[in-house]
Formats: sequence, structure tokens, C-alpha cells
Amino acid sequence: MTAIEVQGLHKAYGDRKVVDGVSFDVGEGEIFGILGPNGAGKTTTVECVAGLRTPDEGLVRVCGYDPVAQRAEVTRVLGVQLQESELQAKLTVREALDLYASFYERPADRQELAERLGLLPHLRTRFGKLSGGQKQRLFIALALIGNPRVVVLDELTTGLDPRARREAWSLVESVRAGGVTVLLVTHFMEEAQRLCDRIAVIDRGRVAALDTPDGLIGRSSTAKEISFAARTPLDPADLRALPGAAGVETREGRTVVHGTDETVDAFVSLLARRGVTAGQLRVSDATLDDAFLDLTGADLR
Ligand SMILES: Nc1ncnc2c1ncn2[C@@H]1O[C@H](COP(=O)(O)OP(=O)(O)OP(=O)(O)O)[C@@H](O)[C@H]1O
Repeated sequence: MTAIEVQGLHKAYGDRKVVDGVSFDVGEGEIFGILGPNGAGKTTTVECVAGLRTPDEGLVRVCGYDPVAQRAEVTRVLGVQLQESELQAKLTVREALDLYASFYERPADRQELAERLGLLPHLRTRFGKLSGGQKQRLFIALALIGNPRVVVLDELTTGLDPRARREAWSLVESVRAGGVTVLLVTHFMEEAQRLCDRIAVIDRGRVAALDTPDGLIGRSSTAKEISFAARTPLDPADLRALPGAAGVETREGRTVVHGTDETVDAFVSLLARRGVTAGQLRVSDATLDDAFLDLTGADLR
């Protein structure tokens, strides 16, 4: 069953088109990532999914419902945590949970949710006094309070330290383990690679690629990185001439060749032909970072 369907979505602000024909489907139980550089149109896309913006053109369905025309039905099945969410600084965690629970006919058990998200010790803490990680846990709790079938998490871990980020990842995995479909907007490659079943790379309002993390990495033209410290120097021109070689650089005293499987084979033959020993030879796979760079020309780091 399809949890989210987006077909030919268009959205402009004035005469500036920011979403230009975006299409994707998210299957039930999937963690689906939307990845893209700043201003690519990611938030606008998920705001259309959440019914917070009306598309100029195209079709959006959440569990079969139209987020604009069937707002009440969509509210019942969808939980949303939006980028840079804020609450009143004086509201306590318990008050926030009670307030959000009051929006739903059959809300989740607040105590159980607070326990699951590690919020029990903070029920009486005011929002303004929570740490970044605690605030994000509260926002996940609020997104889950209506027992949704689908949650949208936009830039969930931006601003969190690496430990809090890893905790947030485990929470996202436990949300999915509970049967909820997750639409995750992120800037972080590691996060997308670790969590997402499939990723849509959005660039300038369009889907530049849609695949599994491994599929995206496999598409990268620079899928392998060979690095070594040659005892006898090799001519960089010979390295650049290797089939499939996309670039040669020197990094921390080591020579690094970007290329493909074919480049690796040819490199080994070149060493044998020249009788050269390559010390500390390492061949590594490309990362999602490399794939992203290839697809969009933009470097997220
Ligand atoms: N309400 C608005 N009115 C006018 N322009 C807007 C509005 N909201 C967003 N934009 C612009 O539309 C473009 C796309 O914004 P959007 O927030 O969808 O991108 P994004 O991919 O989520 O970016 P980021 O990663 O920076 O959050 C940006 O250039 C942004 O400045």
C-alpha cells in the first residue's frame, strides 16, 4: 500500500518556481528521505504533503486522502514535525503533550510516549529550559501523539550534537518499528545513508535521482577511491590516463585516484608493468556524499 503519493507537484512563490514537477511514492512502513541542498524545495514539498501549502499543480495523497480537500482525514493519519518548530518557552513538557493530545479524539497514551522518548524526567520542565536534544524528542512525541500512520520529520537533527543525533536516529528507527511510515527531510548524508530505505535527491525543485542509498552510490561516476603512498613516484599523467579515472589529487602525502572498478584493475596492472610498490594501498567505495556531488554539483559539507 502507498502511504504518500506525490505526482507532478509544482509550487511557485510569486513568479519564482521552487517545486518544479516533483513525483515520488512512499510505501507503507518505509523510511523515505528527501535530500537536497539549501533552497532546493524540500520543505515546500513536505508542506504540500502536510496540507500546509496548496500545490499550484499536481496530485498529493496521504493514505489516499487529499491533504487540502480532506484536511480532517489527513490530520488523523499524519503527524508532522516541521523545521525550526517552536513552542512557548513557559509551557512544560506535560502541558505541551496534554495540549496536543486534546486535538485528537483518540490520542496516544501520553505516559507511554513520554517514557519511550525519555521525557519522563522532564515532564515538569519548561520548553525554554530543555536542551536541543530534549526539544527534538518532545517534537517527535508531539508528531506521534495522534497515533499517526505517517510522520513527516523535517531537519530533525539539525543543531544537535553527534550523540543527540544518534539518539534521534534510534528513535526514528523505533518509530518505524512501530509500523509508522517516515518521510524524513535531511541535510546529513550519514543520516540518510543510515536510516533511509530510499532517497529522493531534490535539486532546484526537481527530483535529480530516486533510489536506495546503495543504488545512488553505485550510480556515482567516481564510485571508487584508490589511495596509496608510492615508494617510487608514479607520473600523475599516467594515473589520469587510467580508464574511468575521474581525478587525481594529493592528500596528506598520499596520492588519491578517483575512478571506477575498471580504474582499480588498470591501476594494479600499471603497478605491475612499472614494477612499482604502492605502500598502504587502500581502495574505498564512494559515499553518498560523492554521489550527491555528482548528481547536483553541490557539496553538502
Ligand atoms: N513563503 C515563502 N515565500 C517566498 N519564498 C519562499 C517561501 N518559502 C520558501 N521560499 C523560498 O523557496 C525556496 C525553497 O525553499 P524550501 O524551504 O522549500 O527549500 P529547502 O530545500 O527546504 O531549503 P532548506 O534546506 O534551506 O530548508 C527558497 O529559496 C526559499 O527562500
